[in-house]
Amino acid sequence: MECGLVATHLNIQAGECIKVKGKILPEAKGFAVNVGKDRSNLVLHFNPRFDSHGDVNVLVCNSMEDGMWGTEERETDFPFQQGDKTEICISFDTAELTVKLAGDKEITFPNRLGLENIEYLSVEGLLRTWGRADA
Ligand SMILES: CCCO[C@@H]1O[C@H](CO)[C@@H](O[C@@H]2O[C@H](CO)[C@H](O)[C@H](OCc3cn(Cc4ccccc4)nn3)[C@H]2O)[C@H](O)[C@H]1NC(C)=O
Repeated sequence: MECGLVATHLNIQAGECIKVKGKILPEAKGFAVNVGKDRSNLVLHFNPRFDSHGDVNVLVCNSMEDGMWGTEERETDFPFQQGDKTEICISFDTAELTVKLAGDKEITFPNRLGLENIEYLSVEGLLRTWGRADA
């Protein structure tokens, strides 16, 4: 069930970026940023985990196609702290997505769905979330 920020009909084109800023809940077990066509077709599920699903301080990324999860990719270089403010910037082209993180870190993830635009954004586990597309 979605209970955080949800935005649809965004029509964000390749080359634009989506900036998501928010404060991580102090007791958060994790948070998630999802972008794609709709809630069942995600080109990126970006899920930093502080302590959930058996993962501690691991960034889990995945895609979802027609409601079915793809293969996870995991990153242990983990620039997030519970209770901190955070900002991520997601840009993409038809081949891959790039997520710029704090401290000039960035991760890439394949555009497995080949999406040419992003219509859907949802964010869970952040307080005072603010998301917008930068030109
Ligand atoms: C080894 C066999 C079992 O594998 C486990 O299977 C679990 C169920 O599929 C995997 O967990 C799922 O991983 C997905 C990504 O691959 C998603 O992260 C699934 O969560 C979806 C989700 C929950 N939420 C709620 C939420 C609320 C507040 C903060 C963050 C999320 N939003 N989206 C999450 O339940 C979990 O990552 C996976 N673990 C491994 C090591 O593969």
